[in-house]
Amino acid sequence: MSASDGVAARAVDVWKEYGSGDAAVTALAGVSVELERSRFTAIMGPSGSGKSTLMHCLAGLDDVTRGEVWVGDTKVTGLRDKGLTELRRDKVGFIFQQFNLLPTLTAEENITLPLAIGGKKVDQAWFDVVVDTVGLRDRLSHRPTQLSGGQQQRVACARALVSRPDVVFADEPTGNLDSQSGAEVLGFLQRSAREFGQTIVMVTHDPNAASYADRVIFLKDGHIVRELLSPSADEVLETMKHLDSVQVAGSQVVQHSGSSRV
Ligand SMILES: Nc1ncnc2c1ncn2[C@@H]1O[C@H](COP(=O)(O)OP(=O)(O)OP(=O)(O)O)[C@@H](O)[C@H]1O
Repeated sequence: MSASDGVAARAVDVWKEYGSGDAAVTALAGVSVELERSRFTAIMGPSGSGKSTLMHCLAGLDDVTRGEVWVGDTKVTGLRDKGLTELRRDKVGFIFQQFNLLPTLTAEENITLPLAIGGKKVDQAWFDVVVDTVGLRDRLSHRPTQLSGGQQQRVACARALVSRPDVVFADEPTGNLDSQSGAEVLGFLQRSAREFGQTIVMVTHDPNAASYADRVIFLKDGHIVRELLSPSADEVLETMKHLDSVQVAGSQVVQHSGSSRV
């Protein structure tokens, strides 16, 4: 089995358990999802519902207890260290809440670092498109400390996109930004999916941030329980409220998963 052309990443009945015995936690309880190419997908859900775990498993940053993960045509589950290193370097891009730029490098050097590490040439035309789209042309020789938080995150966005990965994973990318800078970063992520065909997967707590996505997946207790297409922020908020209030339905799902592992 491999990912089909239209699917950038896929989880197939993924289970993730942390710890063992009485301390065991089921973070993901049989999650199956296909992330279509060129789409911007947001993952939402209450605290502890498994959002980060799902993203980390999809990105090959964490192993799964059971099930399969694919990125493009690469089966991530079962890869050894060398394969995982290549996957993270060549097939996926990351945007973190804390930017994670190297302080001694300029913006330009930070953006091209993944290519340099992989021994790859910079595609100058694509580099120019990315840099102009994020509006960093006149900041390329600046170091991170000389940039605002919003500018630093835009450098991180450009770094994630410059190698044209199969998927860009963004973990609360606007969590440290003011609303104006956050809107710029979200607008950029949206355009990179629509105009450049980049697949984006973003974990967020913020209904407004999720409303920039083409698709919002809602997790609860390690299950995907709802999904919305191109929702408004209000619709996302309403759905989140509903998730809180449907404890009975939620516990039924949890009971089902619990019975197979506890
Ligand atoms: N390394 C770990 N060891 C043990 N339990 C863990 C570990 N990482 C996550 N968990 C547990 O797995 C469950 C899902 O955690 P996860 O971080 O994926 O949730 P989340 O939805 O991203 O939460 P948040 O919104 O608070 O970041 C939680 O119960 C959490 O306590």
